[in-house]
Amino acid sequence: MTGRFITLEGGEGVGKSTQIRALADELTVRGIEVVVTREPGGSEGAEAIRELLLHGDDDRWDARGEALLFAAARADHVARTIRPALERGAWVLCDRFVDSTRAYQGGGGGVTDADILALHRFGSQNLWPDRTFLLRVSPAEAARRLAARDIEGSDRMGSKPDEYQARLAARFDEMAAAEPLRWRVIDAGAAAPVVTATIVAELQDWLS
Ligand SMILES: Nc1ncnc2c1ncn2[C@@H]1O[C@H](COP(=O)(O)OP(=O)(O)OP(=O)(O)O)[C@@H](O)[C@H]1O
Ligand SMILES: Cc1cn([C@H]2C[C@H](O)[C@@H](COP(=O)(O)O)O2)c(=O)[nH]c1=O
Repeated sequence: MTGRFITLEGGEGVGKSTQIRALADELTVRGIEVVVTREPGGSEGAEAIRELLLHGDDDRWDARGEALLFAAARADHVARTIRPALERGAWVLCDRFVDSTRAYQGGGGGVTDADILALHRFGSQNLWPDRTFLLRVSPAEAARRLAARDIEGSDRMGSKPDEYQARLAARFDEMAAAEPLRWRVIDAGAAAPVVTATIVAELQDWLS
């Protein structure tokens, strides 16, 4: 595969979608074919599973059920959207990927990393991002941004309790520290264009 697979990770409201859009613009003006996608979703089947995951009562699924559904959605997304794009040389920018399952259903929900990785090997044939950006902001800043954005309330996954959010944030930090060649930790508390410039600087090795 000749393209590049880049993922953005982090908690709710840290600015992943905002940065993916800005990064896509930055890469497009450099003549790169960019595919912007997201999880859960990014293919017809995966978008249908997204509906199951994000709507309904808090206890609609337990963490194991969620892990299976996210893995099934990802299998379809990888097979139908991500791999074909990478094979034709596009850069794929994905809003969340398997590291979100490791943080949310793993760190937050208690599913073991070994089980999540086994599902990933089977479902997505062990496809891993080439680079992953962890966007970090303080919980207070994330809460401010979400309050401004989600005036009508959050979805099922966004309504998890604070201690769940704290466990998943710790898990993201742990994963980034364990694999520094793949991860880049970004201070996303600055103004959006400053954050975009930081991310682009972290891609210079592929751009020059
Ligand atoms: N650097 C920034 N400074 C201030 N506000 C920001 C910044 N980046 C994004 N925002 C705003 O914060 C809100 C959340 O941003 P965004 O939707 O991009 O986050 P996200 O990480 O994709 O969230 P989620 O995981 O919940 O989908 C939006 O209203 C967005 O306009
Ligand atoms: C991929 C993935 C996502 N989640 C959670 C994280 C968020 O709460 C939602 C997705 O909503 P977004 O506004 O589109 O970011 O789903 C998860 O728990 N596990 C995963 O693998």
